[in-house]
Amino acid sequence: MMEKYSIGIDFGTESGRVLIIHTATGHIAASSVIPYKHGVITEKLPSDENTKLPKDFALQHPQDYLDVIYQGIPLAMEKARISKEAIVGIGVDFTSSTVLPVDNALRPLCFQKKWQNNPHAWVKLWKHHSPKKETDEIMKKAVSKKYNWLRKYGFNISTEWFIPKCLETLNAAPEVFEAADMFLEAGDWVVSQLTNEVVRSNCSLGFKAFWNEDEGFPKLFFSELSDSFTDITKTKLRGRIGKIGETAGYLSKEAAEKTGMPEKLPVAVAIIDAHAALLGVGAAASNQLTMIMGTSTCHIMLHEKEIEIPGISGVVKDAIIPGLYAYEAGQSAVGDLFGWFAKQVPNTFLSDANRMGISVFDLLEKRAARLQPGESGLLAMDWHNGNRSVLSDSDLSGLIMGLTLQTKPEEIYRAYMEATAFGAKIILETTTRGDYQFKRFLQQVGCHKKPAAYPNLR
Ligand SMILES: Nc1ncnc2c1ncn2[C@@H]1O[C@H](COP(=O)(O)OP(=O)(O)O)[C@@H](O)[C@H]1O
Ligand SMILES: O=C(CO)[C@@H](O)[C@@H](O)COP(=O)(O)O
Repeated sequence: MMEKYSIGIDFGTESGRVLIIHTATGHIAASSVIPYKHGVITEKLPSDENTKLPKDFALQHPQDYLDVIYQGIPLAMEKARISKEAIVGIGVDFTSSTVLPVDNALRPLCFQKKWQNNPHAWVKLWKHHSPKKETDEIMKKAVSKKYNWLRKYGFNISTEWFIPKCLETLNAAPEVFEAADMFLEAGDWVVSQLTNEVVRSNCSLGFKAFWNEDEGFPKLFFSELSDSFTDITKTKLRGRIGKIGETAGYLSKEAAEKTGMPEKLPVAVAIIDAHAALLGVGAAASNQLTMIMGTSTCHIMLHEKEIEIPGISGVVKDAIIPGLYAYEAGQSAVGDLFGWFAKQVPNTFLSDANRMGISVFDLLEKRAARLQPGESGLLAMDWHNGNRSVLSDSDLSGLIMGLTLQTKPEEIYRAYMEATAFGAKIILETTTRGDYQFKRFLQQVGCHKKPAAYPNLR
């Protein structure tokens, strides 16, 4: 009997990865990583050298996602040396809430000459923290009307979510809002490019768009936000809602030709990137907490019951494992913070790392490991990209105290590591203060690394 494999595509902040996975064992037969050519766009638009993007803008180019599919799948398949008939399906995970406006042919507006110089026509990445005014307005209105759904979001709303991003487009670029046939999560858009179907994932809708299975979208609340939002669930937010684990559609003829895969291959409903990692590390049962560490860290837990936990990012039923509630909390700058710091070190660090044949990260880590906790006297806060949990405030910024003329880069690095650990500690303590307890703690560092043990998912 022919061995079966599936294709998993992980769209992170900086790159996309394609994995060819043996379905029976979870073994990764091959993988390819395609860095996004345009990366995170924070200063100027690719279409216009003269643009100066406002502070807190973090955009992306949707062509980079298509490159991951059309270059990454053939590359990984070539490495795996298996026949395409051995592939049984494709699953996509994506950072969230990463939002783009599309026209009625599902083409991103930024692909069109007419809109390419308008920043709001581009993909707003999860860490596009600019809709602060809109987030405050949404929060104030939801609190004043005592909307119950707010309880599912730890009594807070984040600039990182879907609705603040759409509302920002309405306020700042009404012409783009008007021209958008739909606003889509990037994961759902990628699935639409593979299948020609628009299927919105219950995972991202639940965590990022105020939707829940019992009540749907808060339509009355949307109409109170703006007249333009009154019918938005029938217009720009329309589309079938699919659950995690369901088939969204089948590989279209065009996508089959471009990827070299057989037509009509099943494609799953998209899932948020961090949430997919739970399955990878084998934390699919309740009462387990997994920290998924990459550009950011997401702390994800599963439980049989719905419990109100202040400071979490959200709780959504069936978002990862059918029948269980998924809880999410997070730290917005983790790999990003270390990456930023690794770029600030003196040249001697680069030459030392080069000489030793290791990365600057590894060198900083080696030197920091020689220090005792707190030894340098430095005290840091890891809020360089705002604070997601438990304060949900993207206006907050990072901090380092206790610097002297003797302070060494590895001491600062160590202080940021300690700050990151304490940020996680606060989340764990807040989460377990009430009824929620967890029995097992797992870490997944970078989705491209192999977890310690694979569960047998059959
Ligand atoms: N050795 C390291 N130590 C700390 N951070 C690292 C290290 N290597 C990479 N990073 C950071 O990890 C992040 C990338 O994480 P990864 O999981 O690969 O991607 P993504 O978050 O896009 O899914 C970047 O922000 C990078 O700066
Ligand atoms: O917010 C979520 C999940 O809800 C993540 O997609 C976001 O933190 C980005 O994750 P990465 O660290 O880039 O993989």
